[in-house]
Amino acid sequence: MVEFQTRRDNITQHCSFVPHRTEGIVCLYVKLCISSEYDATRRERGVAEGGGGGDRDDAVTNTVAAVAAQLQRVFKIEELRADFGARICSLEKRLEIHLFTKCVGVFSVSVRLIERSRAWPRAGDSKRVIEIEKFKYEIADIRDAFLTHNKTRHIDFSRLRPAVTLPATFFSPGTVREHVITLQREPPPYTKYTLTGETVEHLRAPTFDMWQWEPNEMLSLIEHMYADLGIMEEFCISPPVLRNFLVSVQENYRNNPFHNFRHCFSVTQMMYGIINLCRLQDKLPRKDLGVLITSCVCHDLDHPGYNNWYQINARTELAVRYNDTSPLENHHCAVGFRVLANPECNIFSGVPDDVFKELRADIIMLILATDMARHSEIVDDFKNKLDNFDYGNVNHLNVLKMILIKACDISNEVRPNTVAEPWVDCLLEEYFNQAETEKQEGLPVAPFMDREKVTKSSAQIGFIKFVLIPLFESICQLFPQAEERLVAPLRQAKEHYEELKEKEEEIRRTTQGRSGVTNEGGRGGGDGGHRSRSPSSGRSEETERHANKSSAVNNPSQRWTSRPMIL
Ligand SMILES: Nc1nc2c(ncn2[C@@H]2O[C@H](COP(=O)(O)O)[C@@H](O)[C@H]2O)c(=O)[nH]1
Ligand SMILES: [Zn+2]
Repeated sequence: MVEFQTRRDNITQHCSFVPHRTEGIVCLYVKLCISSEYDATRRERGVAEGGGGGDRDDAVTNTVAAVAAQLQRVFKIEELRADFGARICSLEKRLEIHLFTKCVGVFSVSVRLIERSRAWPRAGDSKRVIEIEKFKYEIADIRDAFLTHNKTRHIDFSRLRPAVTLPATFFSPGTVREHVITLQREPPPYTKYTLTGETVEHLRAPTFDMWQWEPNEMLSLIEHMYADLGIMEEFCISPPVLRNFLVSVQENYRNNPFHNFRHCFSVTQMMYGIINLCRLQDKLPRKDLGVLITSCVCHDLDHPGYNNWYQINARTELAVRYNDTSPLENHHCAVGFRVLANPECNIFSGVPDDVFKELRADIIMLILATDMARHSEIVDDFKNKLDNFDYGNVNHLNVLKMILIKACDISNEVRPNTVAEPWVDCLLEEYFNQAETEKQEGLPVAPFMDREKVTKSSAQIGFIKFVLIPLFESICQLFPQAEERLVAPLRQAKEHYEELKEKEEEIRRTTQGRSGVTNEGGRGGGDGGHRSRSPSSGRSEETERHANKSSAVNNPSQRWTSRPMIL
């Protein structure tokens, strides 16, 4: 169907038709339609007939020309669409073959059964899986963008793109378009996967390997968590509504290297694992379990891949909207509640209003607690309550829930190394991407995000030592049974990265020996000791020295401040 309108003598001519290859016939039909409509409209409006013949011919000629142009465009688009679809299909087929043959025991794409034997992947396999995964997401994105183009059924979700820095004149409210978030695609045919006992058991463990599961499968695994914890029963959630909610959530995660739907799943699964490990079902009401799981599911919705410092320093729409106060976390939360505002996705539609208010307040509290700028504040509050922790005290429960979501959010290193390490690559990729944008835009660059200053080991050792171990140790004061599953792996991970650091330094020494370049501190390995000042950063020598002096690379406790870093 082609629709268009032309205006002449303040008369709007509407036209719509289904294009067909026989262009001439369509044009003739359109010409006749428009002629008679045009006459009728002019008569209605009392436009004098005299001399109108020329006008009418002009109008018809113009309109027919416009129709012909539209037709040409439509046919071209149709051809492109067909061609594009075929190419995407072929790419997907190649990808499936690649997955099938290369990723030994990792997973099969064509056999969409959730149950199969799952061999432990090697580190190299995990990396390849991530690469393939990214490729797949890209294809899906392109295809979706193409297929949904011009379809009004799909909601115009113009996301707040942080890369578009607002001009120095600051922010004009008129430039913000309100977003309506709803189910962006038809929910896939409802497939109820049957989980084996083995999968159900594995899912409860903090060692769960989230890299082995496809997006649809992850949806089913989350559904299982809702059912298993009695959350569906508690809130009277019907399975299709839960599925719609989760599909919509999935749609509203972007394909960032780190902050993507797999991260959302990973955090949710860790929460499920900790709930089981610490037997929280026996200590917390089911309502709270629902709050914990739903907050994890929504906690990074529509994350743009640029952190709060970027948002604030670049004065993005989000920073302005939320007055520099946890702009991202506020946004994640708002997107979550917009998803829930769609009746098809509202998993809380069955609860009374007063309960909904409590759920909403709790979910907001938990998602906002994931801002690492508030890390010390929340951990200190929790530690102060540990000596006489009271499950009957609402303030104690609140801080416990905040600590739990925070811990799950940053828990990758609790998992086996083969599962955890690829996440560091993903995080660094996202950091480096941000740092490059910041350099291009002349914004301050955090040393721990700068590819010339950070290494995998430097990123992890300090984080594990100063952030993760103290946090998980405090949790284990309340749940000593979790120590072996949560804290012991962190100590092992620290040792692993300390060994890696030695290797990195060895490589750096060797490389420097060969090239004769000296480089104290900073990044080791691979770059020949080269640490240049970004020509586009526009930063002064003094600022650069200040950045290098900062030990934030190695001591993340200096990193988590409540204010953005202004170098
Ligand atoms: N150096 C590391 N930083 C990490 C790691 N895991 C998480 N993080 C940082 O914490 C925040 C978590 O908040 P999120 O809600 O944005 O996910 C994240 O952005 C990282 O900055 C880690 O393993 N190493
Ligand atoms: Zn997160």
